[in-house]
Amino acid sequence: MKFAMIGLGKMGKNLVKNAVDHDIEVVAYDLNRTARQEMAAYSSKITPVDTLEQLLTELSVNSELERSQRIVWVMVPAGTPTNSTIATLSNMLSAGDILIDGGNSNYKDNLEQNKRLAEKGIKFFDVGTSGGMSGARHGGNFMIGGDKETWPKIEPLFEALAQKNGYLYTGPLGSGHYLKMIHNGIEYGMMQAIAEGFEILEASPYDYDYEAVAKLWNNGSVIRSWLMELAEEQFAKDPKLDEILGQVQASGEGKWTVEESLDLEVPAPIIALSLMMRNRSLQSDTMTGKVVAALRNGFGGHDLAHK
Ligand SMILES: O=C(CO)[C@H](O)[C@H](O)COP(=O)(O)O
Repeated sequence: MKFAMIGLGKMGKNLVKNAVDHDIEVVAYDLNRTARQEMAAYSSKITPVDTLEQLLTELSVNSELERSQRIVWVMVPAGTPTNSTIATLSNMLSAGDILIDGGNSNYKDNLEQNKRLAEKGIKFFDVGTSGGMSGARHGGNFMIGGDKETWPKIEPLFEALAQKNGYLYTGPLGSGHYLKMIHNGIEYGMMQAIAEGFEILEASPYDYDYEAVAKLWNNGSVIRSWLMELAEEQFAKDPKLDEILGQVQASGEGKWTVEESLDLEVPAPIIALSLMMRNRSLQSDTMTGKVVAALRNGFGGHDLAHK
């Protein structure tokens, strides 16, 4: 199997390495030359290319797939970079080609983009990707929306890249990123709850060792989780998180989840308040903010602000 990856950043490069470890050939493109070179050095199964034109040509070489079934995965930052890449590709791909948006796009953008892509017969999949960089490298988690008839053609790719039971065909286009949006809303709420617990501990009359507490909770407790493991790691590095500011940016997905809950008139107070607490964190430094910042940094995003 062979596919092209556009975007060799934190997620893209790890997905590429994961793919070649599963004997999948990858044509790799990034605007950054060093990123392309790093990929070329990793494996002979990776063909780095300098342009999108070259990418499409290479994809057709020695591929067991017909030219009309090229698979192109876009893994660049959500928003303008993804949207403009998809707009460019919509003029370059042909009927039958498969285009995957694996970033954190708004599902509404994908529905809009699909109008043009579907007209041209390009099969578009919106894929929510979770599990952070370690998941991308060693077994990720994928929520996949798109054309049901085309899905079996790309299922082997996701079977290879995902951890066991770590991928799901979720339905028509839009359903992948919709599900990821809700996943990320839940993620906001879970991180906030963990952080608030530590803030109460910090104000308590007891002098807890937070690394030890997180470790304890990771061993058999109801709240054991990857997020709690990240808390344990972060407290191991900085026992009271004194070295960082409790400021947490947001990429938009929490906001979209809250907007969706408002549109559907479904109460989602925890997620809504978690989003607002992130906004508040940018205004003042708190223990809660420090914990969420440390946790969020632990799975690959938003650089820590240091004092
Ligand atoms: O998809 C993710 C993990 O599941 C990303 O971390 C996503 O960016 C989360 O949003 P934010 O950056 O606002 O925390």
